[in-house]
Amino acid sequence: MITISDLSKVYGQGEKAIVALDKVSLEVPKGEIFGVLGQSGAGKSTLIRCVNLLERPSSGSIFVNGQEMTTLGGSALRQARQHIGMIFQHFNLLSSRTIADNIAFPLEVMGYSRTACQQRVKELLALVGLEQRANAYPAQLSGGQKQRVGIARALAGQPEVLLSDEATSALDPQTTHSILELLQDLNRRMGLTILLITHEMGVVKQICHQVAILEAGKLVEQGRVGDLAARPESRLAQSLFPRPQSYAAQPGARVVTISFAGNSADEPVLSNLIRRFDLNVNILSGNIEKFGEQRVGQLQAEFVGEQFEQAVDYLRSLGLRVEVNN
Ligand SMILES: Nc1ncnc2c1ncn2[C@@H]1O[C@H](COP(=O)(O)OP(=O)(O)OP(=O)(O)O)[C@@H](O)[C@H]1O
Repeated sequence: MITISDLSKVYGQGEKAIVALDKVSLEVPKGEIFGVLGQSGAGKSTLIRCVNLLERPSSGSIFVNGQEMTTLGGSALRQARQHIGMIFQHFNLLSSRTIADNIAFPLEVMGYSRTACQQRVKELLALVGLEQRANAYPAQLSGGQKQRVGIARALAGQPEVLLSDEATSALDPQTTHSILELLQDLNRRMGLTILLITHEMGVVKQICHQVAILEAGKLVEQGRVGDLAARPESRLAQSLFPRPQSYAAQPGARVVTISFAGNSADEPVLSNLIRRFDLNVNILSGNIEKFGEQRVGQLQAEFVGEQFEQAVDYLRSLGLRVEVNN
């Protein structure tokens, strides 16, 4: 649905040039939620704004639904943008217009008749659960409600793709959760493809099927969220499952990190281990995360016992990944 190839963006020239994106390539399949995760200054906003050409790339190509965006200009670009909705961190609502009129705005631009516009606005208000607030002004709404208006406005022209530029960064955790639920619901019910940028791991955990990590303008990792989480060496796993920086191992103890994925997270692995291999186990850290139906976890523990090697072999025979750390 979205294919980005070798996308680069340089701001400024000569000594003052800033490389915001450096040969970024990624593919967002139709109907998926794809998150781009990165710290401040990594290039996330630049990336998402290049997709609908709010920012012109320096080089590279961007296909959205088969159309090469970078070749477009004028009315062809305006038309292409009607198939790409966008929501923003600070909502970007028109303060002098009511909620209904904010949502109607893109429809007016698209040339909808007054009646067709009113009908569509009603549907959109229902879609985001704001039927009762049609005549309110943005200043009378909470942040979460404002973002619902932003989503309704973005979906007015029935786009196949929604771009989300840090849409929950200005919201409290509970409101963030409900907005992400709404996005997930729209993705499931309407097959909406969503490309979102965020600096929050929680957003990726809650709704993304795939994730790419952007660091200083370069994509340093990408894949399915559950798969990356199950690979202890991935950046995603390291940030999901932080390990203690240092540990004073007991005399004779071996420190191991066990990664669980899929069904193995449901097995009573530790009690089997203790019983079958007569081990003493001292847990140092542990966490299990859920991605859709898949559970992924990491446990770090000290093992003390004569049958340490056999115990590690047993764990590996179950398909678990085991690292021995000392
Ligand atoms: N219009 C611009 N002119 C010059 N430099 C810019 C411009 N926009 C962004 N940059 C620079 O490009 C780099 C990437 O910025 P960008 O805003 O894309 O990052 P980001 O990951 O979205 O960060 P944040 O979350 O802080 O917005 C930064 O070094 C930034 O200073």
